[in-house]
Amino acid sequence: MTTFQSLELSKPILKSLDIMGFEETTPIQAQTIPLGLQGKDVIGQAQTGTGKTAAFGIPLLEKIDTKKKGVQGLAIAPTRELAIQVAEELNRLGKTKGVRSLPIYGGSNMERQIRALKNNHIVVATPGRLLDHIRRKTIKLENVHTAVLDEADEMLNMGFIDDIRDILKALPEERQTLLFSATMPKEIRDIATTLMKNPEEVKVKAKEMTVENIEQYFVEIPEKHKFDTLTRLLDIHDPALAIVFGRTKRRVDEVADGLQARGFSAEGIHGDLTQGKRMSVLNKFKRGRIEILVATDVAARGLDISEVSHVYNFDIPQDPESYVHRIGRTGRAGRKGESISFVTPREKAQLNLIEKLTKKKVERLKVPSSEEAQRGQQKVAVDKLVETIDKNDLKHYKQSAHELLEQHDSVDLVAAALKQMTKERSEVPVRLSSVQPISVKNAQRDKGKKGYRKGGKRNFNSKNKSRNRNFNGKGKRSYQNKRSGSNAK
Ligand SMILES: Nc1ncnc2c1ncn2[C@@H]1O[C@H](COP(=O)(O)OP(=O)(O)OP(=O)(O)O)[C@@H](O)[C@H]1O
Ligand SMILES: [Mg+2]
Repeated sequence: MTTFQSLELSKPILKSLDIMGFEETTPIQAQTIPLGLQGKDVIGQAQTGTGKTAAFGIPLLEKIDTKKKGVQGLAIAPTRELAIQVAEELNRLGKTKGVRSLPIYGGSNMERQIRALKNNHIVVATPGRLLDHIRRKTIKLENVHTAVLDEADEMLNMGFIDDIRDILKALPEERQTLLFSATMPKEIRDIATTLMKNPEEVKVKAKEMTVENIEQYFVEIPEKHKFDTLTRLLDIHDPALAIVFGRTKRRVDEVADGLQARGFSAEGIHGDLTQGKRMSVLNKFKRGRIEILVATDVAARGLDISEVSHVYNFDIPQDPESYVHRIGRTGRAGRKGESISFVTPREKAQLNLIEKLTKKKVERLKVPSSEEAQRGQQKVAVDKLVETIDKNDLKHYKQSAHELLEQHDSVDLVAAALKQMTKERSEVPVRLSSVQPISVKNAQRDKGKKGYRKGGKRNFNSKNKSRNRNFNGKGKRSYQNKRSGSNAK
């Protein structure tokens, strides 16, 4: 166990860590913070949800001189929501020291960003908007001594590499560069090293690439049964919060509409929505006002929403790295999570590729019948009923209960209460547009053509007011904290 005290951090940073409730370092933090503090270039790879943000954030913040004005540190993230989330974490970590971090991203007011730039020490940006500022000369980067690429492999894939090169060219030669991600394909690592000076590579040794606390399952089903299977699984799992990943924007819209039609609290998020809409959907999800977020890969990377208990791959992802990031939206900071991937018979080879990358066998789950789904719903009601008895707050109901028992059979009464509490799911038929199955051959052909993903600039996270809900309200956040309840199958 390594404490933050033993890393020779400054008093204000230690104070912020204490306020945030961080007690011990995570392994990637223990291994990379000292290197970062020595000014070394670092490539850091560690599983999802293991605190990479603070691993690069702490050295970055330590190097900021708050007496100087202007931008001294730069972090780049692939999506808008992630840029916002990283800036928030940096603002929390840097609060006591007085370091201010500003997210800048497309879709928000350029003029306002330009004014705000003057009063911030660190900028967290998406590549496109940052390049806009560089080209219009509305950002001064000559005093930037530290650059971070969060989700480095994503940023260096074919879709972003030229932008990143252009951005790095606008920075002083003499700088420290930090690259972090949960995945780092060799081809990308080779590109990365050309942008860095003798980087130290830190790969947190783990048997598997995905975290152990995510139970990983797949169901094998024909395309046409996917939607009904999803709703059954949702009824059985009763997730606290769930993310359902779909392959395309249209697919996401259709699945979100279908879930709403069947009475689920769901909304979709993808790159075609306005920035305002994206933020509002994500914020509603974080506050638990919607329970199911249906998303494209725009939500696959970096997002940290602790209550996400289940991830469903409604469509198996095209590349295995994406699988690692998608399922990593659950099981964060030591909590438990579950992932369920839908695999059509022709997509089995794709699942094998994923298992090869992650070095982990994905367990088969039986496709649940509608009776099992109904029993699942009833179990949710039973659990609620038992929980209510445990709370021992029934004084005002007992008189009515006695009266009812005089007139009715006790089993009938309990059954009626359960029926009332069970969400009887409407069986509105939902038909989705057809899609091509993913085949390994297609996936590899696309990879050859366009790099790791279908090019495309994607953007995505914001204030997580509910993030401490699982920390006993005390604020001390032990990294090993396990989530409790709400995770039952
Ligand atoms: N030392 C720590 N102790 C307790 N909680 C921590 C610690 N470090 C980070 N956390 C919390 O763990 C969660 C996950 O951290 P973070 O988002 O940095 O993970 P990550 O490794 O970047 O994951 P991803 O690969 O998905 O981006 C956050 O809520 C963060 O505040
Ligand atoms: Mg991260």
